[in-house]
Amino acid sequence: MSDFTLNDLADIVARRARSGDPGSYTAKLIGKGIAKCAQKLGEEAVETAIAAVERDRAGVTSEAADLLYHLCVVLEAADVPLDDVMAELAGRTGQTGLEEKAARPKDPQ
Ligand SMILES: N=c1c2ncn([C@@H]3O[C@H](COP(=O)(O)OP(=O)(O)OP(=O)(O)O)[C@@H](O)[C@H]3O)c2ncn1[C@@H]1O[C@H](COP(=O)(O)O)[C@@H](O)[C@H]1O
Repeated sequence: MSDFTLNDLADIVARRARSGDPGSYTAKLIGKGIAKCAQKLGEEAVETAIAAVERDRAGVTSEAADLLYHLCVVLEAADVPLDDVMAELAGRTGQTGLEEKAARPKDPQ
């Protein structure tokens, strides 16, 4: 089992985003703004979903890695710490997914 965590990746992304290194893909992408970062996240999500439907295990592995990386980039661009997301998830562990859904604020119609 790999001991590399999502926290490690988020730390790398945060460091590279602020590096100003012209050789950094992360710094370049963040420099293009949050809309571009979000577009990449959406693309990787769709590519992961397609690989899953095609039962392409290697594809899912590779696309899910791209997806998690691009999620870290969007969290960085949105100034939302990964810790906050994990705390949100931790707070949901005492209830089922359907209970959590029922407890969400309703959208105004
Ligand atoms: N995990 C990743 C990672 N996963 C995916 N990618 C990049 O995300 C891009 C995926 O987008 P596409 O497949 O659409 O490729 P593309 O056509 O080149 O993308 P665009 O030109 O449209 O942006 C590729 O360029 C990948 O290299 C990543 N880039 C960086 N990392 C991590 O971030 C670290 C720092 O990277 P730099 O910021 O480049 O130093 C690396 O050491 C890795 O740990």
